[in-house]
Formats: sequence, structure tokens, C-alpha cells
Amino acid sequence: MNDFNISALITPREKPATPLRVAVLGGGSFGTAMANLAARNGCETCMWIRDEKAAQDMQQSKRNKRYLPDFQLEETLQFSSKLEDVVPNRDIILVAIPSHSYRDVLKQIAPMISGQAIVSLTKGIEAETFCLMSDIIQQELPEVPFGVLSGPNLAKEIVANMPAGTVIASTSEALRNAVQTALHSALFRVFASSDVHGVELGGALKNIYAIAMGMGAAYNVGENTRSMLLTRALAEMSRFAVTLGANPLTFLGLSGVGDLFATCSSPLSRNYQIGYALGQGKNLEEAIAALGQTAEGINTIRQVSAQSRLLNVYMPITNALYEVIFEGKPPLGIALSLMQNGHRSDVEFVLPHEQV
Ligand SMILES: NC(=O)c1ccc[n+]([C@@H]2O[C@H](COP(=O)([O-])OP(=O)(O)OC[C@H]3O[C@@H](n4cnc5c(N)ncnc54)[C@H](O)[C@@H]3O)[C@@H](O)[C@H]2O)c1
Ligand SMILES: O=P(O)(O)OC[C@H](O)CO
Repeated sequence: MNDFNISALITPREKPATPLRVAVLGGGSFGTAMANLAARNGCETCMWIRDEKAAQDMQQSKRNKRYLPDFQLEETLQFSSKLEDVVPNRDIILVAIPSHSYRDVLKQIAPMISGQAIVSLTKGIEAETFCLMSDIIQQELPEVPFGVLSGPNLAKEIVANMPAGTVIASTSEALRNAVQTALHSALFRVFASSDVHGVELGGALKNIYAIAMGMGAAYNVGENTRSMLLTRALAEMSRFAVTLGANPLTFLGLSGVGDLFATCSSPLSRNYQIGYALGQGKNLEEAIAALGQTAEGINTIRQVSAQSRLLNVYMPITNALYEVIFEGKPPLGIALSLMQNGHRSDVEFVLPHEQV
């Protein structure tokens, strides 16, 4: 059976007369995938990789041998380990830095910012402060135009030219249009939203449930169980996000149910892989060491579990995961307690729980 491949049908885009100038911060899987799309669309694109040797090798080989070794990148894509060569004189800066280092990197680029649009690609929540990345952008780079990009975007599938879609969320129409121009193609469709926190929370929260689904896969649960878990995850995500001011309907989109489905279904997901390893009986340190890449969901479970108690938001799956991962509770016992929860509304925006 042939792989689903429409890339051969696509004629290369005419290079734009005035190419957008794009910087990508973060030399990992996703920064590389997005930088490659921008370069393919004719943007003058440069990636910042903090490791000088890696940057030199990528500049020479046009390959990210650490994170995406099997994929040849666009010849026009540039690489540098010097922020001062990458950040100034750009139209758009895509930030694909893990949440644990996000604020630090923004502090480093602050002196070089003069009107560039900042777009967060990061799906995490800052430890202790519970700041979303868009909050950090506004705190560290006040007055800049900003947005977040999030959706079902497994990096390896994107660089393999498998069709995908994403969401650019910003209150700035100009920023949304610029990002669509930079990244949109017949292989990667960029949809627009104005619900920044809703799109951002969708991307961060789904990582929690990908860990749960990976654990479920290790226990070989059936499709009914997976579907119930996925649906209740969506209910939990949207309940929490609405408490933080998000639009519940955002979760019907690519950054909500779309990304939840992709991440919860795919062994390519690093968070799914962490959950699977935990379900196989590895402890957290072993699971993280074996992965060797970013899995934002572990920190997100900690942050959201604590915040949900502070805000008194019912988050049974998140708190069950916290008890298993951080309190050593037995997974099957916790799963049973979830099933023993009382009668609840299916969709609380239709029938409030108080009426059940
Ligand atoms: N990989 C995907 O499929 C995917 C898709 C969408 C969004 N994301 C999100 O993108 C973000 C980045 O993830 P990734 O998949 O690229 O991770 P990764 O583990 O593949 O790469 C992380 C990169 O960040 C760099 N980095 C870490 N700390 C740094 C620091 N202090 N200064 C400079 N660079 C630093 C690392 O060197 C590495 O190059 C995450 O929040 C992730 O959730 C990932
Ligand atoms: O590998 P994960 O679990 O970080 O997921 C990758 C992307 O966020 C999927 O949209």
C-alpha cells in the first residue's frame, strides 16, 4: 500500500517579491520543522541554535542530526549560534524554546527587539508562576505584537511532508496574516483565531492527557476506554481554560480537539512516550532519561494540578495523574477511582453539573 503522499502534486510556490524575514529560536524538532516550512515558502529564514558546533554542522549539512536526522532541509535555510545575527532586522520571530527556558531566552533578545512580531510555538506553562508563554512575552517584551501557534503538529510528520494544519492566534490581524503568508501551504494549512489564551491552553493542556493515553496504551486498553478518556479530557481542558477566560468553542478547533487527538494517538508524541514508559513500570526519571527530548506534560501536570485546587476547578484526570506520578499511587487503583466518580453531565456547557 502506498503512503499517502500529495507532495509530488504540489508545484513550488513563486518566491515572493519581498520575502518575509523570519527568525526561529530553538534548534529542536519543532523549531526546525517550522523554519523549514518558512524557508520553503521563500522567507529569508535563520534558526538560532545555542550550540555553535551544531549550528555550524547544520549550516553545512542542512540537516538537524540530533532531532530530525532523516530529513534534508531547505538549502536556503540558515543557521547561527549568535542571537545578534538572528534576531535583528526580522519581521517574525518564532520561539520554539521549552517553557523552562522561555523567559531566559526572551530576556536575552529584549535588547534586539525593535518591532518584530513574536510568535510562541511553545506548549507549556511556566513553573511556579503559572504564566503562559504569551504572558511572559507581554512581561518581558511589552508592546511587541505577539501571537501563539498551536495545533496537531507532530514535527516528524510535518518534515515528512504529511498534510497538517495549525492555528495562529493573535488579536493582531496583521500578525495573523503575516504568519499565514510565512507558513501556509497545501501541505500545512494555517487557520486563524483571536482567542490567544484558548489556543495556547489547548496546546499546553493536551500534553497532560497524552501522558494518560500513553499509560493506557501500555495497559492495552480498548477503543471505548480511549474514546471516553479523550472526551473527558476535552471536557476537563475546556472547563479549566474557560475558568482562565478562554472561549469554550476554541476547543472544537485544531488547537483543542485536533491537537488532543493527534498527541493522544501517536507514539511520535514525546508526552505519549513518557506515559507509555510509566505504564510499563519505568519511574519518571527513567522515562525522561530514555526520551532525551522535551516533554512539557510532566511540568504541566504539576502546574495545573496545583492551580486547579487553587481555583477549585474539577480536574479528576489531571489530579489522578499527579497522584500516580508524584505520589506513587497504583495506576489501576486510581483508574478504578475515576470510574467510581458520581453522575456527571456529559457536556457541562449544555447541561450544568449542578442540574445532574
Ligand atoms: N516536537 C513537536 O512535534 C512539537 C510540535 C509543536 C510544538 N512543540 C513545542 O515546541 C517547544 C519546543 O519543543 P521541541 O519539540 O522543539 O523540543 P526539542 O526537545 O526537540 O528541542 C528543544 C530545543 O530547545 C533548545 N533549548 C533548551 N533550552 C534552551 C535554552 N535555555 N536556550 C536555548 N535553547 C534551548 C534545545 O537545545 C533544543 O534545541 C515545546 O514547548 C513543544 O511542546 C513541539
Ligand atoms: O511530542 P509532543 O507530545 O510534545 O507533541 C508534539 C506536538 O505538540 C503535537 O501537536
